[in-house]
Amino acid sequence: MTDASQNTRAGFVAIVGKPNVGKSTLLNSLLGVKIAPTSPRPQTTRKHIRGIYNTDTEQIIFVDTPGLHKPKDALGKYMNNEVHTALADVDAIIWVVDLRHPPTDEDQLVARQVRELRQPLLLVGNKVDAAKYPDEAFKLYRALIESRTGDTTEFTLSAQNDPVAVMDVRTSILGLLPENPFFFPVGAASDQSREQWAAEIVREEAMKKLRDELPYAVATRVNSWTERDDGLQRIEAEIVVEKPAHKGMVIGAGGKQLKEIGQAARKQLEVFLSRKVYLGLQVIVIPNWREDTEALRELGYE
Ligand SMILES: Nc1nc2c(ncn2[C@@H]2O[C@H](COP(=O)(O)OP(=O)(O)OP(=O)(O)O)[C@@H](O)[C@H]2O)c(=O)[nH]1
Repeated sequence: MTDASQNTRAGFVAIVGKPNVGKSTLLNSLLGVKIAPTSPRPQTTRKHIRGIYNTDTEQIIFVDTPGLHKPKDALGKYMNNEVHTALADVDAIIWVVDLRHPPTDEDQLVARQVRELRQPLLLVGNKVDAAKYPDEAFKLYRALIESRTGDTTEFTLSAQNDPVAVMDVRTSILGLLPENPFFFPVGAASDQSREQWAAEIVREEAMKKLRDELPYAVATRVNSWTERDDGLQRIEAEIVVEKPAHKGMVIGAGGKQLKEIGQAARKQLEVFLSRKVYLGLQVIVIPNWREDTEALRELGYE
C-alpha cells in the first residue's frame, strides 16, 4: 500500500496584522489569484477566508485573519475571536507590518499575540516601495517581539508589486510545512462558495464608493446565481444596511451610486469568470445587524 503522507507536506499558515497593512494583497500575490477582497479602507477582511496553494507534493492553506482591533460591537468581538481561532492551530504565522510608519498601539496588540506563539514566524515588512525609512521602521517592529522564543524570518517587500520577493516568502513557508497528507483536494483554490466570493466583490466595490462610517455597516449577500444557455451568469445580490437612512446613501441621487457600484462589481466578476455577467443589486435594511447575533449568522459571520 502506498501512503501519500510519506511524500507530501501540508500545513496551515495564518496571516496577521493590523488593518490596512496589506494582508489581503500579500495573500493574493502568494496565491497568484485573487481571493480575498482588497480596498483602500481598513477592516475590509471580515471573513475567515482561506486560500490554498498547491505544488505536486506540497499544500499551503492560508488563513487570512481579520484586522485585530479593539472590539466596539458584536462584529468587533466576532473578529477578535476569529483571530484567536486562526492562531491556535497553525504551523506558521505571517505577521505583516507597514514600513511606511512606526508601530502603533494596534501593532503592539498584534505583537503581544505573536510573542506568545511558538510557531515559526515570518515578519513581513510591507509597502517598502512607499516607505521613507524602511530600515528604521523594521527595527522598531522587530523590537516588539524581541522576547519571542520561536524562529523568526524577516522579509522586506512590496506585496503589491514585487512578485519575486513574494515568491521568497512562499519558498520559506514551503520549507516549514510538516509531513502531512493534503487537507484539501488538489484544484481547490478556496473554501469560499462562489456566492460568498461574489458577495465579497460587491462589498469591496460598495466600500470603495461609500464614505465615512457607513461602509462598516454594510454587508452583502448573493441570493441567486443562474447560468443561461448562452453562458451569461445572472447574479442577484443584496447590499444590507442597518438604518433606513443609509439606504438612500448607498443608492445615491437617481440611483447613480448603486449603478456605479453594480457596474464596477460586474466588471470584476466578468474578468474573473471570463463570462458575461448580469448583476442585479438591491439595497435592504436589517436594523442594527452588527449587534444582532441572528443577523450576523444569516449574513455568514459565524
Ligand atoms: N504602496 C503599497 N501599497 C500597498 C502594498 N500592499 C498593499 N497596499 C495597499 O494597502 C491597502 C490595504 O491593503 P489590503 O491588502 O486590503 O490590507 P489588509 O491588511 O488586508 O486590510 P484589512 O482587510 O483592513 O485588514 C490597499 O490600498 C493596498 O493597495 C504595497 O506593497 N505597497
